[in-house]
Amino acid sequence: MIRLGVPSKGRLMEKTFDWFGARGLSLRKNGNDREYAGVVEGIEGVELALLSAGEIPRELAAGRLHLGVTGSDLVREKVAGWDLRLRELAHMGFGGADLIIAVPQAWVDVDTLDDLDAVAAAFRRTHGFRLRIATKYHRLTREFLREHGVADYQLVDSQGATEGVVRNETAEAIADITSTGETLRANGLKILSDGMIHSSQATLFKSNTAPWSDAHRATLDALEDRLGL
Ligand SMILES: Nc1ncnc2c1ncn2[C@@H]1O[C@H](COP(=O)(O)OP(=O)(O)OP(=O)(O)O)[C@@H](O)[C@H]1O
Ligand SMILES: O=P(O)(O)OC[C@H]1O[C@H](OP(=O)(O)OP(=O)(O)O)[C@H](O)[C@@H]1O
Repeated sequence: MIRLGVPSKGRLMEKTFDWFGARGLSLRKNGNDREYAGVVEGIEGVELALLSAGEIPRELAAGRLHLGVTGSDLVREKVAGWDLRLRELAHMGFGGADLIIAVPQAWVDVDTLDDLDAVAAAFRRTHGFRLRIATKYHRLTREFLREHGVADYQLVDSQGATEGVVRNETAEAIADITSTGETLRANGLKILSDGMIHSSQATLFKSNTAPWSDAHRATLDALEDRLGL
């Protein structure tokens, strides 16, 4: 059997079910709503695992899933060198969100990463510690800032309600997901004009490290046919 992992709850789960449904494959949970196993109808040889969207990248990289649906941001964040271990089979056109760098609206002279870099250097001289950027996306934020020459900062971990940290004075800036921008506005934050780290959407991934027998490959060919890939 090919193991297909999909998000176990919320919008991502429902839209994933709809996406496969529109292509003639019916995904559903087994038994009651609390059970995290499921079935795929419309094709032989595919079994369904319902997992947290945040766990699917690691399961794919470890080869415990052959295929998986999750946000492209989560794969890039959680799997070092993801593109060696996984391959994108389809961008699914939902679950869109942008990972961005935002600073206080009150910083009227700060619009770009260069401005942030200048502020960061001044901040360190004034305060004796580095400007703090709060995020749960440590890998992506570090890589992005390194590529853009911003060095004088420290990351602080924030696993939720990240937009609140500036008001609460536990960080000066954030790197977080936004879709409508409402949460940023409500918390007095603005996106840097060149502060887009990654534009994410739900994506169907294939694991290169999972065991791909001839039978698995034949099933994958049939599945790709059905999905129009
Ligand atoms: N408005 C949004 N807010 C947060 N994430 C969003 C939004 N829109 C799309 N996403 C995407 O949804 C995915 C995160 O989904 P979800 O929060 O269900 O995952 P999770 O981290 O596994 O959650 P949990 O830890 O609560 O199980 C990410 O890929 C993210 O980019
Ligand atoms: O741009 P917007 O439409 O306002 O959406 C963005 C917000 O939604 C997400 O939070 P979520 O409630 O999913 O949980 P989180 O705080 O755990 O990330 C995200 O982290 C932002 O806080």
